[in-house]
Amino acid sequence: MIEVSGLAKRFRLPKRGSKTAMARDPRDHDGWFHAVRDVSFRCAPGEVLGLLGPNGAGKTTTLRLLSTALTPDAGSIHANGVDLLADPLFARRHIGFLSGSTGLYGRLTARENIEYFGRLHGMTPAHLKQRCDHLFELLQMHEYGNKRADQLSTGMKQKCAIARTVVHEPRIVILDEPTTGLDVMSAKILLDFIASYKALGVPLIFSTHHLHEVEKLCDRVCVINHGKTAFHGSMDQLRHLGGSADLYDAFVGLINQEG
Ligand SMILES: Nc1ncnc2c1ncn2[C@@H]1O[C@H](COP(=O)(O)OP(=O)(O)OP(=O)(O)O)[C@@H](O)[C@H]1O
Repeated sequence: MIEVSGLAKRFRLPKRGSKTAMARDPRDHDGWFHAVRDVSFRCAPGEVLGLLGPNGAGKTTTLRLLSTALTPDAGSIHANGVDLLADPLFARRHIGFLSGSTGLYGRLTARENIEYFGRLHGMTPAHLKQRCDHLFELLQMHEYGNKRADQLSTGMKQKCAIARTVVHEPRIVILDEPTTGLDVMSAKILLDFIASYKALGVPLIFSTHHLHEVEKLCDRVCVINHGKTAFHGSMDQLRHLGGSADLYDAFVGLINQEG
């Protein structure tokens, strides 16, 4: 179970008048930009939680806080009862986090990249080989396993990055826009892969802009708007918010209502 409560994170803004100063935003106060202001949600074992929200809402920042790549200014994150802010090593060992950048080494092949990250997690050569074979099968990566990462297409790189993220069989999986750059068939493989985590009893959180992915996979949804949780609940609860039973209408209505 992962439980997030009252999460907040601000970034220092560049000085006003400088060329990089940002346009006025309601989250901009006293030289700080409050990217995440109050985000709360939970995801139980075997549940898939979809993180939705407009561009700039604070989804990636929230996921980076969960992975402990960033430290929050307020709030708490508990994973399987462990306070992640007090024990960030637990997060590094047991969370698989796919960020926006693939983080692959261009000179290594797809397989070498995945094996490298497995070794960093202390996996034995035999276990690693078995795990890599399994992931290559699940993600259908056999054709390019021996190709250098810098010669892979965007979609191939993304699949390789996902395999690297989960090579150590994490107890919690967090994926930031995992289907970015994938064609229809590759996206389907990935969506099936995400769905398989339900049977494993692993909580999986992913951000997306694709409502059909949410419709297909999610048990629970968290909508973030202007850095705050605008909605957290089941798919059915979200659908029926506006009374139309349509996810698209419910989402648009929620964001418009928030302003
Ligand atoms: N390091 C940073 N310094 C200053 N501002 C930041 C930083 N990181 C993010 N932000 C700002 O915080 C806000 C939230 O960004 P974030 O990347 O979390 O949004 P998002 O919901 O993931 O957006 P998208 O859907 O476009 O990926 C944005 O306005 C962004 O410019």
